[in-house]
Amino acid sequence: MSGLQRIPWNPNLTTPDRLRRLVALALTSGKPVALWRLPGAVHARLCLSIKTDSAYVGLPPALEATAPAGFAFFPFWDSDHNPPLFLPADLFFDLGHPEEIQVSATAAARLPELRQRFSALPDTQELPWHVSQQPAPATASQTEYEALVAAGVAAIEAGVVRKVVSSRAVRKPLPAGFDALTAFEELQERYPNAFVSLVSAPGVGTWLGATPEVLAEIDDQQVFRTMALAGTQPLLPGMKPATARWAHKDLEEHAMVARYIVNCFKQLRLREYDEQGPRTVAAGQLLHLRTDFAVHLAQVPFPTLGTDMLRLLHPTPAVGGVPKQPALDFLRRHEGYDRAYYAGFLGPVNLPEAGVARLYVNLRCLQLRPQEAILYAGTGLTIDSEPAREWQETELKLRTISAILHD
Ligand SMILES: C=C(O[C@@H]1C=C(C(=O)O)C=C[C@H]1O)C(=O)O
Repeated sequence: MSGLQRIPWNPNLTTPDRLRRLVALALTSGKPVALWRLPGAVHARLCLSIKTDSAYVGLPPALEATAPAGFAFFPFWDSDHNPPLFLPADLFFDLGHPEEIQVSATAAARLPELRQRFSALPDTQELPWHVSQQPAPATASQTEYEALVAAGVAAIEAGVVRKVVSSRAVRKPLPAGFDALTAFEELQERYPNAFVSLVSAPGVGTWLGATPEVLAEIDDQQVFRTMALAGTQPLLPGMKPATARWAHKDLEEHAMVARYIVNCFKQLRLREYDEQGPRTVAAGQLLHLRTDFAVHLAQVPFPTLGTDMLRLLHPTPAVGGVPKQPALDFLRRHEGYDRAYYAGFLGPVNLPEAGVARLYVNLRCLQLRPQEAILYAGTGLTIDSEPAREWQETELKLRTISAILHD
């Protein structure tokens, strides 16, 4: 349910200045913000909430057209440390229509105060981004990560799991003069086909990312989509995705994700899905195998399919493992750090159009802290995994987001 009202908004500022000020309006009063750019889209969008308390929700969002409009930010494990968030859309700004903002009834009632605070904001470039209260996560050395991979392979050999996706965090100092909005801009330019996001919220911190993976989407034609994205190799100069060759290990790793998605449809007793793939797709300097799934919602008697699938899908074996619970137990026991919002999911729901939802897996991302960034990457392990290669794959995946940490 969008229910937003359009109002003209301060036309004598440039669009980037208007964006910076709207973000400042939220951050200076301790409120959350989400800024995102959809794959292939030209303009980014911004969501601000003024009722912060109602943003901390227990469940994944409902995706029906009648559900609240806002931005979901969900952790890998839902816990008190990393609360699931749904930012209600009190204020929506589309950078493609910079002359107006859209406001909820709550924000409309407070418009004079918001306008006044907006114009009283100092002209500062520094923004008070939210910082997570959690300690910085443990980071694994190459030896430690390779030991984790070896433990994963041993668990597969022992028949505890068939696939598990191990991951690690890396701490990198922020370059002098680093600015999150400029970094967001750069991510948009570098990765036109990614879902690019910058989310900052109390109790959550600030996260930047450019993910290639759709978790659950309902488009404006009422088509539900999800994808199996797994299997990775570097995109080398002169290489065409369509002619890429894949190792058995990648095909197997991918197939387990695709089978898992089919099983989710089966659990709901839905047979009428369309499956295309796998084909090779590029994501930054990487290639992945992707199978796309689609369901025409008008043609099936499942009005809550999006919501139901979202709840079954997360976390998929692209970031968790197969079977799900033993794989998650393995990660809890062996991974040795807190993934927080890495490999969780995020995206707009009913915002701005009611009935349209776009949720992505939070990959190729980093968490911003005052002096440093925490970067995250993982790799799917199968019985054929070699520890040194899996380390190398995390290094490659880290490059997507570390590209913005230059001087
Ligand atoms: C886990 C990540 O990526 C996932 C794992 C992949 C793999 O193991 O091949 C490929 C794409 C993603 O589904 C990551 O980017 O950190």
